[in-house]
Amino acid sequence: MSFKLDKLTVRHLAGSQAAALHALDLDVQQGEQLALIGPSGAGKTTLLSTLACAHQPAEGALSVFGLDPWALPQAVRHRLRARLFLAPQTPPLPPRQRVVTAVLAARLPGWSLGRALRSLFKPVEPDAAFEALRRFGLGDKLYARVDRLSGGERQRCSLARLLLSNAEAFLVDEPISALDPALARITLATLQEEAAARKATLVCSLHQVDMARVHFARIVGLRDGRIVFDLPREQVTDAMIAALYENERIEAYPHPPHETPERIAVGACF
Ligand SMILES: Nc1ncnc2c1ncn2[C@@H]1O[C@H](COP(=O)(O)OP(=O)(O)OP(=O)(O)O)[C@@H](O)[C@H]1O
Repeated sequence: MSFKLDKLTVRHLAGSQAAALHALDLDVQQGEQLALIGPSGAGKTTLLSTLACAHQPAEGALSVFGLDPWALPQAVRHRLRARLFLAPQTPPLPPRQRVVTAVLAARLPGWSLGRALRSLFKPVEPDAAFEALRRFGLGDKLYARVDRLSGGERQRCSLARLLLSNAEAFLVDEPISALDPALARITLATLQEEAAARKATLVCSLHQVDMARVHFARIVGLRDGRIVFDLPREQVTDAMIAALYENERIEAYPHPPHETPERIAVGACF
């Protein structure tokens, strides 16, 4: 079993302290691949970062590879995290770095300090970085600077890191949000092939519901921090999807809640 959640509630420290996830129950077997879908703010990112042990739950039980991450000493939890790869929606890549160096950073946990320092000056495994980038259609960017990549290229650069990691579970947040349809298909296929080849678990949040239903056998629908359904794709109906996204609309606030129209009228921002 990769992940077991039992009545798991998660709150963000900043903001309203309202629960972002409410009493979730979820089992994910090792090697399983599932898509997380749901409207903006549903809690997909929070769930992924909780599974990655980046976010401590407020209540309930979390088991990752059979261990309770938050009952472990920090160093052991750190080793547990190294078995997980979280690919965030906006990857935090060092801007002035070359792509090859950024991708090879995935190897750092397995390298000695000397090898890591050497690689900063002359990348030690450029062929491995090239191969990972090539699988995401980025072979020509090996020596490009990270801050000269487009949004979609940065996303794929971050996923190329995933290929070089030794992770046993991939937690991927909206990996195709900046990609055209053809690249989106290649990207999902590459992630799924890699997960299947190393029997790694893949949990992937997606806004593209159609892609989720085509590519993933299990679909988990989240809304307002709760699991609305967790079903094999054949059992997910269009009506369920419509209900999941129902009433998604922009709230019509006439002015910020802390400002009166009178104050705004006299230029309150000064
Ligand atoms: N750092 C934070 N501090 C306070 N509240 C947060 C924080 N991050 C997220 N939230 C809140 O937690 C809830 C869930 O947000 P989350 O980012 O997990 O949703 P999501 O489904 O990933 O949304 P999206 O599809 O827009 O990325 C939202 O109400 C959001 O406002």
